[in-house]
Amino acid sequence: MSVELRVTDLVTGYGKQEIVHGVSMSARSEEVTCVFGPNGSGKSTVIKAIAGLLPAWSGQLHLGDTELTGLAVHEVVRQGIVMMPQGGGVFPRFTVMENLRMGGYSLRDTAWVEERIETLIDDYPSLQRRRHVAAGSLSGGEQMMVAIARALVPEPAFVLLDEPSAGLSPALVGETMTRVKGLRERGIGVVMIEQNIREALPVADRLYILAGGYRKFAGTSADIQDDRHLMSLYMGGD
Ligand SMILES: Nc1ncnc2c1ncn2[C@@H]1O[C@H](COP(=O)(O)OP(=O)(O)OP(=O)(O)O)[C@@H](O)[C@H]1O
Repeated sequence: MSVELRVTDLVTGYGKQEIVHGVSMSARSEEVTCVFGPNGSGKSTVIKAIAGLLPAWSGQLHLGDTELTGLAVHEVVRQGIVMMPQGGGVFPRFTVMENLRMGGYSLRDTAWVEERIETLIDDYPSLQRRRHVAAGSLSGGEQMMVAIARALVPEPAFVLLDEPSAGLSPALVGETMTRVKGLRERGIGVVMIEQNIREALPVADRLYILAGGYRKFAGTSADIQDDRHLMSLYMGGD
């Protein structure tokens, strides 16, 4: 059954500085929702608020009928939402297996976590072979796979990906987008921030463009007329 993740009139920021000025958006499981926008437009700030890393100053967050506003990170994870930070957030000195186990830190059933990891790692033959190797010795692409697999350990309904293709070679950007489509095929909702619009647009079921902490566009890739139209939206035009 499809579930909606809803952000309504979100206002948040850091310290006293308001960064996101009343943004609303909606994502569904079994869909990829992309968030585009120039550097500093508030994209990461919005998904940090969804993940419980930042408080909502006003507005609401819902997963289906469940209100997420005010929940701590581990409670948001229990509700089925996990975030993969920019750069993946892999611990370089820890082995692949140790990194994957961290994905289950908020779950009490360690036997279930081990079983889950074994199921997940089957999808990643190169990680399977290097499960006891320090994650820092893997290639950038493999580290991204560790980060994605780790996010999947708690069987989330939604994953929030902050620029999964950042720093990867063009070939690996394509592979990352294939993985993202794979998540959608498993029924997982993906909310993805991307700078790599050309690669991400074909994967996006819905898209939002933020500029200066405001939502400037909400629609689908079919609503984008051409590159010029996209660029004017991207630069914050109305
Ligand atoms: N921890 C922080 N403390 C104070 N200000 C911050 C913090 N993190 C981000 N900001 C500021 O908030 C604004 C929005 O940042 P945010 O990371 O949400 O942008 P973004 O759209 O994700 O851009 P980027 O693609 O550069 O990550 C920026 O002006 C940034 O300097």
